[in-house]
Amino acid sequence: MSRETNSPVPVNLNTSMKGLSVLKLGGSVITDKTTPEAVDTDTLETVVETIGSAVTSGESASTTGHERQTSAERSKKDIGNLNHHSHAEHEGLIIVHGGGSFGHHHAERHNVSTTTGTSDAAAIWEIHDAMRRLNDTVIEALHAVGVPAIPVHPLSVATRDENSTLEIPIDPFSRMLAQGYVPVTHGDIVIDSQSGATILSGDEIVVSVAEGLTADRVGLCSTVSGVYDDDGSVIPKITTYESVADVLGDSETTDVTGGMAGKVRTLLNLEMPAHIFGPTALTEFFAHKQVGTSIQ
Ligand SMILES: Nc1ncnc2c1ncn2[C@@H]1O[C@H](COP(=O)(O)OP(=O)(O)OP(=O)(O)O)[C@@H](O)[C@H]1O
Ligand SMILES: C=C(C)CCOP(=O)(O)O
Repeated sequence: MSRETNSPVPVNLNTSMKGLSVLKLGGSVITDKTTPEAVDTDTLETVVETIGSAVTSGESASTTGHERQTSAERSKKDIGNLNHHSHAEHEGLIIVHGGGSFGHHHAERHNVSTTTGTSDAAAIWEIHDAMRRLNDTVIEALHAVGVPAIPVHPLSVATRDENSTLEIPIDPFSRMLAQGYVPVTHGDIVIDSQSGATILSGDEIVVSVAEGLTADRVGLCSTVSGVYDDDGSVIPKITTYESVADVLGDSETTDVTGGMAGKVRTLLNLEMPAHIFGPTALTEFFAHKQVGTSIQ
């Protein structure tokens, strides 16, 4: 059932949070990657509940006893205060989600990857349309738990230049954040100056927006608890690709963006540390604990 907290409010992850969090929800988490276009409804609900609690909770360290509010009460109060807040604080949350069984199946069917492009408008539309529909589902799930989520569709705003470097405008994100919204963007297909249109991984978007907005923390929530070593233990910290190249593999399911190997390679480009962790560690991520594997 929908709560009444979808109006923009200054995002309050908890009082210890100062700065921006960029969180990627892996496509493997929110969809069943073995079946085309299958949302993993149970897991999606679980993770958005956790996000909803972190974003709308009044249970922060400075909130005591009678000051505590339900999400709906809080929403009403904040709606009333909107004009006053208008919104000096540049804190907040950006959510990026991956392709899962929506993007990757269509991309593979059309033989498109991050480097092999297509000039077929129908193929571009099919891939984008699948991602757009998955994004609709994520936004609706977030609204149901009171998160003021609004979409950013990369195909309409992002491109790759002659060197395949991603160009994505940061202003829409910062302005949405400034007004208290939670921008929700996604892996997509984008126009590529070299080769028609190519796949853009959500991981690449994470790096661009986290750097463009000097995010405080970056988290990638995947199905695994972190990057595993040969023995199946989570590697606490990765600082070079070479040190883990032997244990990094592709995704076990259809994935045109390189699975865990692609993820680690992309995240090593980040200036700030990123954490790869599983859905059960999401609450700890929001509580600023060390979770999963840190890529630094
Ligand atoms: N050393 C490793 N440690 C952990 N997972 C690994 C490792 N090597 C390969 N993998 C695979 O990488 C997968 C995670 O990559 P994947 O691209 O599927 O993640 P995702 O971001 O959640 O999904 P999507 O790309 O659809 O957004 C794991 O499910 C696992 O199959
Ligand atoms: C396959 C498409 C369209 C997007 C891939 O994004 P990712 O799952 O974040 O790598």
